[in-house]
Amino acid sequence: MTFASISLEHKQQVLDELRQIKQQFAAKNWFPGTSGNLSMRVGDFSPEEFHFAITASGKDKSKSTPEDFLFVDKNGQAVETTSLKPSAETLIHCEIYRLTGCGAVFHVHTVFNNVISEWFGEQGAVPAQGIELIKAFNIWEENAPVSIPVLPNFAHIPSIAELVPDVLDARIPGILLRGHGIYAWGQDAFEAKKHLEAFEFIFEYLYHSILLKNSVPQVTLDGRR
Ligand SMILES: CSC[C@@H](O)[C@@H](O)C(=O)COP(=O)(O)O
Ligand SMILES: [Zn+2]
Repeated sequence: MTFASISLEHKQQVLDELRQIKQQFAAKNWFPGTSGNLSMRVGDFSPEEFHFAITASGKDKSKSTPEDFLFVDKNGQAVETTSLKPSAETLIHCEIYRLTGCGAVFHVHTVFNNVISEWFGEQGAVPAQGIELIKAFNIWEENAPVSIPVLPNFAHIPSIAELVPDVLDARIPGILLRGHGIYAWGQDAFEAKKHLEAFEFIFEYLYHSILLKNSVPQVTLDGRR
């Protein structure tokens, strides 16, 4: 499906939805210091050809302007004449779309996702179990263990994108970059937002739980320390 054959109405709907999500995430302070990027696919998907709208690079994402988004192709190249630059991390979005065929990819930097990615960075994955929000990933087994991949945060983005196929787990719609932030995705914006919120809940839970375990003396069943 060529970009030109996608209806203007559909493109406008996607931009409106992205703008709304951007405002909602900004209200949570999820774009500190211009960080973060959001994208949504337009038109049909095939690994050989797809297009998506993505945030322009370096903008204050808590503001809404007519120059917040542009459309790119599967290689992250702008498909319309524009002075806007796509997000510096567009290639990671490209790789996630190519491998999953998903409909939306959201990336945010939070203190919790940064601290947790660093804590588990060396082991390459964040283990989580026994947290109800794991069900937001459509994992319904009793007490299911999950493992959220963590990639190194190379300055050279293509080197990060190259590693995505090695760690992508079809059951887990997210990847952490160590000391950087999370990429979460879903079949549409609703699902990508649900997944992102679940990841952030899990990271906040783990942060507090690790802190508690390391600070409170363990009490035995008979009350002795
Ligand atoms: C200014 S800190 C954040 C950036 O280095 C980057 O990680 C980021 O998420 C935003 O980059 P952007 O090019 O605006 O999409
Ligand atoms: Zn980033």
